[in-house]
Amino acid sequence: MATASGGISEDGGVHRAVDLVVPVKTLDRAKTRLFGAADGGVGDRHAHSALVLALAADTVSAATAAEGVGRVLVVSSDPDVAATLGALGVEVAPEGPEPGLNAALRHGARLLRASNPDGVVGALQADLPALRPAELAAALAGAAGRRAFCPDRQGTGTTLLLSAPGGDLAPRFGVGSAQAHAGDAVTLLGPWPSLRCDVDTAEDLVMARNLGLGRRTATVLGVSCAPCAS
Ligand SMILES: Nc1nc2c(ncn2[C@@H]2O[C@H](COP(=O)(O)OP(=O)(O)OP(=O)(O)O)[C@@H](O)[C@H]2O)c(=O)[nH]1
Ligand SMILES: C=C(OP(=O)(O)O)C(=O)O
Repeated sequence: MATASGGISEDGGVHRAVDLVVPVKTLDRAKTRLFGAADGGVGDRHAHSALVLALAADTVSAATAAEGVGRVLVVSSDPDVAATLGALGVEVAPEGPEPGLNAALRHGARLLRASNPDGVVGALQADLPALRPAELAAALAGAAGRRAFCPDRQGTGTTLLLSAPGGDLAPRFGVGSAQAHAGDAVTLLGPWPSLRCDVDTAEDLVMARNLGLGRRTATVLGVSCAPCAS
């Protein structure tokens, strides 16, 4: 279970838990490349919204179960996202005045920083339905107090970005974000396929299904999740 106070690392140094921002777009605008994936190409918008919400719920559920994670703050202005993810026990804040993904992340990081001025804050994408808590925990430990990021499985995008302790999150998400983050952050690479498997397309969804989906995404798709991720 995640601890807010952190723990003792193998070398005896005290490490503190990482506070994470998870951004979620309003459901009617989100995951356009996945449109139709929830219902075999029919393209019903309710089915699509249910899939996007399930992806986020499985991600958040795995994140809260990961060792080394402290607060999880969802930044979203969608009331359905707020209700469903809030019911999982995480904090939810609406977006700030500035639109867009990086602005939402900066806003969330500022909120977390207020009570964690010296610690690590991070950004975790909300489309990781196969995420294993142990893989996220291993990546957090691998950062070892450095500004760091984990690239997606294609190596071009970013699934996780971590500040240095007390440092600015400075998110540069968007096309080619792995290259942008590599400019001033350590690249985290390890046996963490579930952390790298963000789901943007129907092909990504197949990859995530092969790893083992979380229960909510599997339910929406009407498939088995064994071995279920979360
Ligand atoms: N709060 C917030 N989250 C965002 C915003 N844009 C993207 N996100 C989230 O950031 C993560 C990564 O975004 P993308 O994978 O590009 O998702 P997307 O923009 O919904 O997908 P496409 O429409 O297919 O490009 C997902 O968890 C999105 O929900 C935004 O403007 N505000
Ligand atoms: C915004 C990003 O997500 P994606 O590539 O999944 O759209 C990113 O990786 O920077």
